[in-house]
Amino acid sequence: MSLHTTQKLKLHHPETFKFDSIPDSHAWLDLHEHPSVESIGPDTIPVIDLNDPMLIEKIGKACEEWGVFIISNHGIEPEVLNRLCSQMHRLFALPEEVKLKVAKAEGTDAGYGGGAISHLFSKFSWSEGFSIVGSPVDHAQKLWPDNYSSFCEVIEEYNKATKSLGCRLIHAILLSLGFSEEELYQIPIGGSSKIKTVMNLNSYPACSNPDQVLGFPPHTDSACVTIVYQNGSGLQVLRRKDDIAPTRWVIVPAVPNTFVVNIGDLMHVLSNGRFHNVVHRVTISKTNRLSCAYFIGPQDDVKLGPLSELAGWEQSPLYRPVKWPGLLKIRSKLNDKALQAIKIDSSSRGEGNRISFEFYALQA
Ligand SMILES: O=C(O)CCC(=O)C(=O)O
Ligand SMILES: [Fe+2]
Repeated sequence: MSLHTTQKLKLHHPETFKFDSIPDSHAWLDLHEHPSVESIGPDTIPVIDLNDPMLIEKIGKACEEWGVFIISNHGIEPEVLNRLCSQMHRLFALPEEVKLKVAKAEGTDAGYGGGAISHLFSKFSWSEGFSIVGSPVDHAQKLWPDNYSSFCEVIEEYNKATKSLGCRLIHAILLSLGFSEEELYQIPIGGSSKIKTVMNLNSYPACSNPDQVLGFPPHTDSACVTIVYQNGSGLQVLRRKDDIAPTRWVIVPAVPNTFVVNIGDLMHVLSNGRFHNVVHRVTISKTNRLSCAYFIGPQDDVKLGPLSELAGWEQSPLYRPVKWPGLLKIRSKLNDKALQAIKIDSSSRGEGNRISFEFYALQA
């Protein structure tokens, strides 16, 4: 594999994960700027049982206060999760030259490579990823010409179950914003027909110096919600300085048969800033970790803006409507400043506003 290919995809040289000492290209600075703390006491990440009679209230509160929560009783069989996990092991264990046959092509979302914003960071992440949009069959055939159906079957099964779980979650989230059951279907993502999903399979190889590397640098997700399956801990969410403590990373516990739900940028926009698009990162340990991040957002041609008018909220809209691909384009240039670019800030005549108009034109 040429250096050019690896740099472009933010992939690794095959030997990288075996280094005894971490090369500069992978050693992150500021990793320990804020402490990592357990999810306990006032820093306990909400765990929500989907059969809880108080579900709507609990989800609304968790979206506002945390932007992340753990769900139990979600209805997806452990057996499906086990099969998903073994297919992920099978995928990432393939030789590098085989995985590169399905490397993400320029301008496409599906395939093997780094995360969508990995090129914005100066350092490499200690991870590999494989993104699935729609059917994985073309890629699976290239990876396993004679035996691709077991991979496709489990991906399809997981996709179906997780999409329907995602629709349930989005309904609960919209109900918590005060919409009625009937009103849900007027909202572009209220019905399953306008929804688009992207599945990211992630592998975080074991590292002998885990304190120097990062699996995923700090970021927010662009989607409305992300449903994360993880087979071990590593995910951390940022809690900013408050009455309890200075800024810290809260470790998301790996509870068997649960999922982690992250609120993304588009849900923050939709809720007119009420729901928190949580900043998160992935740390590395001495054992391999797998995760599957399932992103749910609107189809590419759907514009999403604050629902304030529909809901009759008193607060005027804080953001201009945006399409998912438009937001991704802005994020690929501005990273964590992307939402400022679509912010409506009539009082400001400063720098921020100039960026706004420039990037709004780019994605509109
Ligand atoms: O591996 C994880 O737990 C989360 C990955 C993630 O944040 C992402 O794919 O956006
Ligand atoms: Fe993420």
